Amino acid sequence: MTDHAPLGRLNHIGVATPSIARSVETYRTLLGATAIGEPFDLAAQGVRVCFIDTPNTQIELIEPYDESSPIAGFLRSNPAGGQHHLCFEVADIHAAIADLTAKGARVLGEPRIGAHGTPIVFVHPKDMGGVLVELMETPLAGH
Ligand SMILES: CC[C@@H](C(=O)O)C(=O)SCCNC(=O)CCNC(=O)[C@H](O)C(C)(C)COP(=O)(O)OP(=O)(O)OC[C@H]1O[C@@H](n2cnc3c(N)ncnc32)[C@H](O)[C@@H]1OP(=O)(O)O
Ligand SMILES: [Co+2]
Repeated sequence: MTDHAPLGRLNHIGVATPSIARSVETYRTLLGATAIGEPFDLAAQGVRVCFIDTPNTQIELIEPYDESSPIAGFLRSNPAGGQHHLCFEVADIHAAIADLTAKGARVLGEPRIGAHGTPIVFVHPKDMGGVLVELMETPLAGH
């Protein structure tokens, strides 16, 4: 087992919502958000996504793409939506997966291409104190 820590910069906070349009309006009117991207579909991940930039990270609003979406399941338990995951950057996703697996954490499936166009993978919330964690490969993570 290695003691290599895969933790890098907080890239985004995932927020599940039944309506990206309504959430955008909430962030705009209550918090004054202005840097709001255009929503887009990521069918392979089962989500529709919209990024809101803040000075030090991004809010990732995620809506179910269809009923098989992991967000559809989350909304069944949390109909109003809510904080869904934290995403941390890692320099080498395969090294991070090997490290976490060796330490007994459940990594959910194989890396897939995420909303930023780089490989992502999720760590089970039951192994992360109740927080679903996404790891995102970013060559400059930690710099
Ligand atoms: C936009 C693309 C991409 C990016 O580039 O950023 C994304 O972010 S995609 C985001 C959506 N994708 C995913 O979430 C994929 C990973 N998620 C999963 O594989 C599943 O959702 C899950 C985490 C394994 C849960 O699925 P499942 O076990 O089927 O759900 P249950 O409802 O049965 O929950 C079991 C258990 O886990 C708790 N749980 C579920 N989701 C979360 C969560 N987001 N945060 C914290 N805890 C969560 C749930 O409460 C249950 O607990 P108990 O009731 O105590 O058993
Ligand atoms: Co995410």
